[in-house]
Amino acid sequence: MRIEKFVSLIRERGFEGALISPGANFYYLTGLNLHEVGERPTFLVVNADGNYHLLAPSLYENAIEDFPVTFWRDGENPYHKLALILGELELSGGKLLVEDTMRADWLLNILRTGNRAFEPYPLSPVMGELRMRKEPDEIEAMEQAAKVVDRVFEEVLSWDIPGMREKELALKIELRIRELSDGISFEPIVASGENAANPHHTPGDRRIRKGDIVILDYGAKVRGYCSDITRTIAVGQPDEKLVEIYDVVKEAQENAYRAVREGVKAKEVDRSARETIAKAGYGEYFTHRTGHGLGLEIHEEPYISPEGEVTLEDGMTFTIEPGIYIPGVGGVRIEDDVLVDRGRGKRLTRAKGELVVL
Ligand SMILES: CSCC[C@H](N)C(=O)N1CCC[C@H]1C(=O)O
Repeated sequence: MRIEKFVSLIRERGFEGALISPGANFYYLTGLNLHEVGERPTFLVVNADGNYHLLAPSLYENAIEDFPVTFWRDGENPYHKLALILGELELSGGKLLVEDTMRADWLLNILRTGNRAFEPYPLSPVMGELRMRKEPDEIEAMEQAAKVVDRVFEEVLSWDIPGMREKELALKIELRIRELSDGISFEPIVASGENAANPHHTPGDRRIRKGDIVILDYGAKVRGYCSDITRTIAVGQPDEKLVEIYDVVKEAQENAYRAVREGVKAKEVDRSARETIAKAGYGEYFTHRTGHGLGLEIHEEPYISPEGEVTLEDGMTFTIEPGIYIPGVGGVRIEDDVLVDRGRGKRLTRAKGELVVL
């Protein structure tokens, strides 16, 4: 079904076919979740006539059913087999969409094995168009993933956090997510004290102590679909400045959420958060985009950034996560997952957004 939609789109855009390696696009089109193919070349080949074929390592012989497939064994040259498949699907030349994240050695081997005649184009713009409008079963999985992170936040508030190392708290969060869902959508961020000034801080040995502000950013996966939440909490009464910053970020997040409407461009939502923060005098400390699309990948279209030209539609899902980061002091970020539903934004994550002081 999804392959058929994809085929119509590639035909409409004037491409002869596509060459897709494992990842979110591969899973979206095939429903096959091939665990850790690693360095073993694996490809889905699709042509504009609607024919498709898989080339996979023989390790997956018992995992792939009801799908046209050729297997190759360790020791064989998969690229010769791929050349035959490309020939059969009449894809030895012309404009071919190629998975953006395909390993460079795979692509070089394909081009070297007699397939120099095709012109490669990035797959992501075409797939992005399909994937950013979620179907009901995808939304349902995302709702479940959002419920998991809400629940984990509730539980975190009951843990004995003062004295814990950032990486201990991150591990506890990760374990709980794994217990409640199919896995984590990315490695949790726990950033305490002045480390909270780094939006992508790697949790380290710092012990969380009284007076700290702590950014918690984590996500769960359900049937491949991600959630992503950030809450900033305080351990003991934080500095007045941080409380002021918290209120500004909260207002920016709320304003951006209210700006979500069908027909509005993603950049308008970004502008709403950005202007709120700039008016409060913290514009230079909001150093990233307001949000990103969310689905099979943690970052995908539509990006909620100053350049976001995508016009929002029902079924689109993305984060709204403004932040203020002050070097040497700390930072605040508040993030929710949002669905465009019946023309308006609907929060999928619903954990308490007010500042919690433990
Ligand atoms: C994939 S790790 C980061 C997850 C986080 N929720 C996130 O997406 N961001 C944190 C800072 C901004 C934003 C980002 O665009 O990276």
